[in-house]
Amino acid sequence: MNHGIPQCKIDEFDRMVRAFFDLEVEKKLKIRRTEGNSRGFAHDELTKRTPDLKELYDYGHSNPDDPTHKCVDGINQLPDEEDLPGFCEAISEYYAECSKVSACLLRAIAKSLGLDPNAFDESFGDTHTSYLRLNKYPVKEGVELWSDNHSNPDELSSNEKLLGVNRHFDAGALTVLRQDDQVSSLQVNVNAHKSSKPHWVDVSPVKDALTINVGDMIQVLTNDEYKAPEHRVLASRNKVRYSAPFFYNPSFTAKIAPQTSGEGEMKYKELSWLHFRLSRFAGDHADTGKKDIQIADYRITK
Ligand SMILES: O=C(O)CCC(=O)C(=O)O
Ligand SMILES: [Fe+2]
Repeated sequence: MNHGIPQCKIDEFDRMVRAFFDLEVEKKLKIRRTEGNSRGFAHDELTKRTPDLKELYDYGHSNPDDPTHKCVDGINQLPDEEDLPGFCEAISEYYAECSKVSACLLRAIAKSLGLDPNAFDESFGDTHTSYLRLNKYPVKEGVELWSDNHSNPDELSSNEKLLGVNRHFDAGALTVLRQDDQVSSLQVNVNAHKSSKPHWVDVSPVKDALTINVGDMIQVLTNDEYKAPEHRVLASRNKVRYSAPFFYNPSFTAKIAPQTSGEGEMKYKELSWLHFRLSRFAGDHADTGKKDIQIADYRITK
């Protein structure tokens, strides 16, 4: 609510998201993501090495002068303008609006901790490496799709693995999520930071509101004052669901370390966002059997 994004831009964006997924599959496959380019269309995404039941399209930051960005993120791939007139304009405008909302939230978070509102700016600024993802969760009928309260995703049977998106923490700083207000299937594990077993609670959409999620980088920057929630998406059972998370990410030169106003002890060692992103990205695209990198790997233990 009160996010400041003009309703006409949201309406046009929503229309384009649906029109994009309605394109013939050949047109979407022409702009498919590849191992060397993480931008574009995919229907074979893995989260925690399990297949997600969805189609997606990723569109990200562009900084053609930065060679690092090219090798990490690839290049945006857009459908032909004749196939989808107005798509590029609608998503780039919505992307810019989400960047503004995120920068504003970041300042508010810094302020809430007694820090200078611009305390986190140097890790983001104009070279933030954010991206916008469009999701379509198709209807999956006829199977018992999930069961609750597993502590270890590897214990799930193959049917139970049929989630829209498996349990995870968002790796970046903030996620600005546009949810379909007709379908509720996003869930948060309210016990993620306790030792008790998972307890999944619905994060139901609220009309005209954006859902804001804190990611791992904010958890580190705020020295655990803000904790990233673990979440997942159930497969859609009755109705197709669309969603669009905008992932607000630091710049690739950013070194992320706790920023505290007082004498408090630092709970994390400094980490490189570029290194973290590269490691996570490798995990989402390959089934190597190696454990994903986590911020817990940077936690300072006594
Ligand atoms: O579709 C959603 O509501 C959220 C998706 C999500 O958590 C993600 O892509 O990281
Ligand atoms: Fe997420």
